[in-house]
Amino acid sequence: MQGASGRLGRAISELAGDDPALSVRAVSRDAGARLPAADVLIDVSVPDGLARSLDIARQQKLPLVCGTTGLGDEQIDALRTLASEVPVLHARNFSLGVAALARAAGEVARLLDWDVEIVEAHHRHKRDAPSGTALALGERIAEARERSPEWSERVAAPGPREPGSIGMAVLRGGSVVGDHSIHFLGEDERIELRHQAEHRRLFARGALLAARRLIGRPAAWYSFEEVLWS
Ligand SMILES: NC(=O)C1=CN([C@@H]2O[C@H](COP(=O)(O)OP(=O)(O)OC[C@H]3O[C@@H](n4cnc5c(N)ncnc54)[C@H](OP(=O)(O)O)[C@@H]3O)[C@@H](O)[C@H]2O)C=CC1
Ligand SMILES: O=C(O)C1=N[C@H](C(=O)O)C[C@H](O)C1
Repeated sequence: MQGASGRLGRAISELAGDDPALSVRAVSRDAGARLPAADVLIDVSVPDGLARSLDIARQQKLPLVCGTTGLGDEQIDALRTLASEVPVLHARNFSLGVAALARAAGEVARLLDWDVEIVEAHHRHKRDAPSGTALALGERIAEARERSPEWSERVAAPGPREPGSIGMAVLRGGSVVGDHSIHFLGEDERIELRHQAEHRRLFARGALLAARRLIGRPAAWYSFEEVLWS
């Protein structure tokens, strides 16, 4: 695993420690691109760590589960390129609840052309904003409406609402594990879909599930939903 010393990495190691069939080895930052024998590589680090994970997965022909957020377009392209050689799964959220929320949000967005605003809150240490999950939910809504994603930063954008844009608002502070609310705002009525992560081990559970289910699959690009429900 790359990012083993981080908050999520530690939660994954702790959970894996309860299962005698699993052993987690940390990729050291000084170890170059070699990893002790493994069945799958998990990356929960920072965008700068991705290149090393790509090298390791490519050289050792390992399935790659990437949970790191804040990746740039070129990094996503590089992950997609790797998927022609090994199985690759990039999940910006390993929660089963968020996976279900994304489906529900797509369905509401298809049925109702209402304004959409997404509000997310995370702990004070989080580096990227908006969260990967908020962006993924926004993409799902845009896709359901057959539009390109177009965000606006509600907090810093006074004046009338830009029609069709999806507002993103970000809160940072305390120890919030992860909170996402999607507001669908119509005439005289509104819907709020909300997910609250209560403990980081829920992401660890999802990451280990994804890792287990990726082993033995053919090289391809996989979504978290796909390995969960198809
Ligand atoms: N998909 C999901 O469900 C979830 C995804 N995440 C994402 O996972 C990532 C990690 O989150 P979190 O654990 O909170 O973050 P932390 O800051 O706690 O951990 C970051 C990890 O990355 C390592 N790291 C830092 N710089 C580099 C580098 N240049 N190369 C390689 N490794 C590096 C750190 O090592 P060191 O200790 O040596 O600095 C540490 O192990 C984030 O992108 C976050 O958004 C988080 C929760 C859920
Ligand atoms: O950094 C975090 O903590 C989290 N990051 C992910 C994101 O950016 O969406 C998932 C989760 O919300 C926690």
